[in-house]
Amino acid sequence: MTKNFQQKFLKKVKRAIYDYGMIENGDRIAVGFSGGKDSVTLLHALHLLRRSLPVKFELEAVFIKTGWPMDIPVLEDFCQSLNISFHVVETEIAKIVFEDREDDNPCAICSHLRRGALHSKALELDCSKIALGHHLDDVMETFFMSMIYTGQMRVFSPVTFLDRTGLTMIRPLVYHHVEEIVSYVESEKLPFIQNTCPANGFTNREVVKKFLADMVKRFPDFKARFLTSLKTFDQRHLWPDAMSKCSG
Ligand SMILES: Nc1ncnc2c1ncn2[C@@H]1O[C@H](COP(=O)(O)OP(=O)(O)OP(=O)(O)O)[C@@H](O)[C@H]1O
Repeated sequence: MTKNFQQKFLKKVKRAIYDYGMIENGDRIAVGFSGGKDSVTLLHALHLLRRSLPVKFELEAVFIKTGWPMDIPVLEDFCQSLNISFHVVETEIAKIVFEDREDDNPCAICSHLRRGALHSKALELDCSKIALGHHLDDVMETFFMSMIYTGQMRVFSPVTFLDRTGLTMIRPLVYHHVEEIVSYVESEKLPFIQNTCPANGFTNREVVKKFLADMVKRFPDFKARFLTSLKTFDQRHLWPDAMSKCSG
């Protein structure tokens, strides 16, 4: 049962990797490793896929320390058990976000600073790719947050090339529902740490999470249909550019 689930899970990761050409022979990949369920799953899955994918690639785990208390030795031991180097980047992100700036949108600044630190470390480690643990629920949340809070229809892509750094971001878990990730963590008995940020659970994202949970209750195929609609999206079914740009 566990083996079957693992095979099924990895097959879906492989499909995302193939569909979007995420990994090439000789890649050195920095895995954004926050120690949460998503990135622990990502690191474990990529580690296992090194045996079955026809391409050879190397993994480096990078943990950006934001300043909240975290059980780092648990993460270090996990990486050691997989024989993957574990890198800790010290930052003052928590202090900048909550003490110095006291901004209305701490999550956006925190995310921006974490991303910057991750990119710099990846370049220092001579990696050309960064793998992130975003899954389908993250895709949907981001899509609706963008629409609801900024009036834009946009979402991150499974693969993004960044001109300024030459780095490519890959998201091999984009086909997975969060429930599949939770089951994977349980069945593989993976260690993970809790997010100790004080804003966790009180963000705009939580509002959208609740909205999506309600939609899934009413329409059980909602996530699968959303994914299909993203993959088969046809620009012609949206409105053409209006002559004037003011909203209705
Ligand atoms: N502190 C960090 N250090 C390294 N990578 C990070 C860090 N925070 C986030 N990431 C990367 O960015 C991805 C998305 O970040 P997000 O803040 O949405 O995390 P999350 O959904 O809570 O995921 P996780 O369960 O992995 O913590 C993570 O899966 C991870 O790959």
